[in-house]
Amino acid sequence: MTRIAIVGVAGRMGRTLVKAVQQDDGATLAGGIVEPGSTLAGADIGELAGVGRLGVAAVESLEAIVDDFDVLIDFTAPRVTLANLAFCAEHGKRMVIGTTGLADEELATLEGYSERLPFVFAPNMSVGVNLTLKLLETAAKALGDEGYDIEVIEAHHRHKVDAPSGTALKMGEVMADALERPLKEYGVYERVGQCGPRSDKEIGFATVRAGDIVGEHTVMFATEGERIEITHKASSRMTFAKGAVRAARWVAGQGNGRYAMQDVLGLE
Ligand SMILES: NC(=O)C1=CN([C@@H]2O[C@H](COP(=O)(O)OP(=O)(O)OC[C@H]3O[C@@H](n4cnc5c(N)ncnc54)[C@H](OP(=O)(O)O)[C@@H]3O)[C@@H](O)[C@H]2O)C=CC1
Ligand SMILES: O=C(O)C1=N[C@H](C(=O)O)C[C@H](O)C1
Repeated sequence: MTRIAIVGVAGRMGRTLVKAVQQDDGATLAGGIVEPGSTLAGADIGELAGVGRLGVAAVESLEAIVDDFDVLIDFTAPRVTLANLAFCAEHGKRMVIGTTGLADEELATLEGYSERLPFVFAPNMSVGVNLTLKLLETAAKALGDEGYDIEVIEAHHRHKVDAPSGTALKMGEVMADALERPLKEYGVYERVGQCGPRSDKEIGFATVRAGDIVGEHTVMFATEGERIEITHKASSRMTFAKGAVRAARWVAGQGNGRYAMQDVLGLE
């Protein structure tokens, strides 16, 4: 049985993760952490998630439950995730990280933990998106140098704080690698005013934020006379949460290293 703690347990993903762990026969809920000072400290995490009382109270620090869990699932914010990595490395824990929006320096810091603990880091834990990444690699190799323009369009709920989404950036990265076009050079994130015509090799990103959209990503390959669109639409956060629990069970048996969902799912 993998003992899982969830940080950010009162958040949108945190509450969904409680349900997903509850439904998994190979995992048990060992704790939930809320932001220090939160009025929800002490609340039952099952009640927070709407699945009824579980007898596990939300705590304000990892120290409070350090002996109770094996794997920490973290869908919070970059600075919180990095602090949790330091704690988990020090205390022999493992992590599954879904947090997006890390800046380059934060990604470098995260990478530095690869030799200190086993962790899975993925901007999207759904099976569908991770399969889509493979389809995009194939499509980019076939079409990218044949005159097809590549555009990534993503849509999310009005509360999302980072843009483009981590998934959109990952999709861009996969295609950029396949085409040997570094995103730093070829990624275009904004077009406004007299921005001029599109260049042949750029990879464009467009962002929509509205209402309660769970997460939608379309990659368009467009040329004179036709266009191909590859779309993934998440209609429930449970798809991410189930992936995260699967990753937690998987990483419990791994040695130190940074892993992707492709490793968990055997898609590499
Ligand atoms: N990889 C994937 O598959 C997915 C990734 N995500 C990513 O997950 C992240 C969270 O998304 P979402 O759940 O929608 O966001 P929410 O804002 O709903 O949840 C984040 C939670 O973290 C809590 N938090 C903040 N600081 C701390 C702290 N120091 N200790 C404990 N908890 C803390 C917040 O508490 P408070 O509200 O009190 O500040 C909040 O409850 C985002 O980066 C998002 O992009 C989302 C879905 C899928
Ligand atoms: O914030 C969200 O909600 C989501 N974030 C992830 C991202 O940035 O790609 C994954 C998913 O699309 C939902």
